Amino acid sequence: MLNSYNIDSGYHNNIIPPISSEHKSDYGYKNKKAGNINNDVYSLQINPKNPIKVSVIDGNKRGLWGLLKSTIGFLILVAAASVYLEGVSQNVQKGIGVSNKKIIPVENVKVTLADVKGCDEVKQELEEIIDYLKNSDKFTKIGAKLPKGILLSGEPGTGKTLIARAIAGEANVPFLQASGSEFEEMFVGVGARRIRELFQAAKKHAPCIVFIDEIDAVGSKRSNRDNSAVRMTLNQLLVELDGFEQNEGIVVICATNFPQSLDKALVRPGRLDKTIVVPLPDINGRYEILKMYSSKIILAKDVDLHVLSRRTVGMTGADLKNILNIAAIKCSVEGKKAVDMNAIEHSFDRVVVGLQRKSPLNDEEKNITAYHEGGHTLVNFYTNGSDPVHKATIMPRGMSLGVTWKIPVSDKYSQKIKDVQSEIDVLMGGLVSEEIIFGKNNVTTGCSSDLQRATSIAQSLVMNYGVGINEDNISMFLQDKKNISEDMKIKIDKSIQKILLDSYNRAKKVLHEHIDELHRVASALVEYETLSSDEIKLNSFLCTIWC
Ligand SMILES: Nc1ncnc2c1ncn2[C@@H]1O[C@H](COP(=O)(O)OP(=O)(O)OP(=O)(O)O)[C@@H](O)[C@H]1O
Ligand SMILES: [Zn+2]
Repeated sequence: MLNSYNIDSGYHNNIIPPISSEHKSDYGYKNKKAGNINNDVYSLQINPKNPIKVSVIDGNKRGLWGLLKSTIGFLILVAAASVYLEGVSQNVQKGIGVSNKKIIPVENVKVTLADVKGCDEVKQELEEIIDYLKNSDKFTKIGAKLPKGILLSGEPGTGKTLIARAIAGEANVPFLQASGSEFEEMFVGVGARRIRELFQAAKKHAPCIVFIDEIDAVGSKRSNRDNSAVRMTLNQLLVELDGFEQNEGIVVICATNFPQSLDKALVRPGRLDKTIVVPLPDINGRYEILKMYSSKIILAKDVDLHVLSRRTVGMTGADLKNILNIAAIKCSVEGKKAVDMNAIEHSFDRVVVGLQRKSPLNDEEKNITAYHEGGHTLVNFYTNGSDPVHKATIMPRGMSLGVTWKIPVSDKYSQKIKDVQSEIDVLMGGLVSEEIIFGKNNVTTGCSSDLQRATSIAQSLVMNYGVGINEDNISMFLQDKKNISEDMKIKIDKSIQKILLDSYNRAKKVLHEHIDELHRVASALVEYETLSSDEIKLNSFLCTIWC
């Protein structure tokens, strides 16, 4: 998936600004800095700022009682000061700001992979790591080296922390948790010291999992350049990652919502050498998540989780848990005996308003997106020279509504002109499909980024590779490209238009010829949201032959 690229890189859904952390907390998301994992966390933190309150004595009311009160007050003050000073002195002995790491001993890591729903591919990828932590001998005997570190990347609330913890639960090893933001310190050296302490503790508890959430806080390219304290912290982290052998039984798991911002040094082999993308759950995943969390509440008979999972495209596990929780709170307040669909509708609306960025697609949008992506997919399928489709989805990702992922068959150093033209055909597939199914006037603005890309490829074909060159316009190659005459621009435009129109017509021909398959692929996309390459084949040409 990492090597794949998408056709619909900018299928814009303009209404969706990025999620803000305020919104998250409004709707009951975890507050990471509050360390909400559970009550059985052993915190090594020593807090010097004990909030001890001392009452102020009113000077006008002094008497014996006043004297007694002031003496008690004084004694409390002395006690408070000594507790404070002791904290400070312990801190000074250990170095300013002892790490906030939390060590969850084996017996308290109660989560297993069975508690993580809706990301089976991720779970499969983790199996060998778990096996390694359980039986490291088996691997070290034959000299196999497993990844030292794993980077979990994905949107907030997709369950990265939960997964990391579940790995510890499965392997039955302790879990050391820290957050990248704890290492961001004003004082040079403090963050680095905390990293050192974290790894010292890890060595003591090995085999174990070290989990660093929000790794971008220390590992991003930008902060690395700008801030010497952060740079030191990152360097220390690199030193620590280099400083233990793969067979010491420590697996470092880092999580981020911004994988692209990470410093390359951190993700190179021997450090965080495996990246796992934690995706948004698909319809089946959402159903599983809803089923698991609703088993802990009393549901009224009118609640249909299948309907709810269909309506929640693009939501994370945390969102779904939240919907049920808000509904349960509402019903408790109203004195109801069970959580009914009405309360769920209400909480769904609240969560959607909070999300803004990714309001789930309604049925009409789903259908249009499915035909759009289906169009790309089928044209790709029947067009020689284009890379095979890896998967197609109508689940919103970032700014795009749907995506068709393609994997280049091999690294391409040179491409045939014919193959580049096929790319344009595939880009046209989305638009053409919408036109055929919904009519020319109902094509959505989502096609504009496809057309932009198609145009820029066509432009490059003409200007750089001489496609469409004839006696009429050959002289453009003799002109300074930055200073092309108006007359020549018109001729170039004509060549570009011809390339685009030819592609459009080829895409149209393919989709008309395979219209039944288009319907099948689109309805499969509506139903399953994501189709793998095999499922696409099954829904297209195999069905034509066998069904
Ligand atoms: N796939 C899932 N299966 C079950 N529960 C989930 C899943 N995804 C999220 N949750 C629930 O949502 C909560 C929050 O998820 P978690 O903190 O693991 O997400 P995250 O990806 O680490 O988010 P962030 O990037 O904000 O740290 C989890 O504790 C869990 O209760
Ligand atoms: Zn498209």
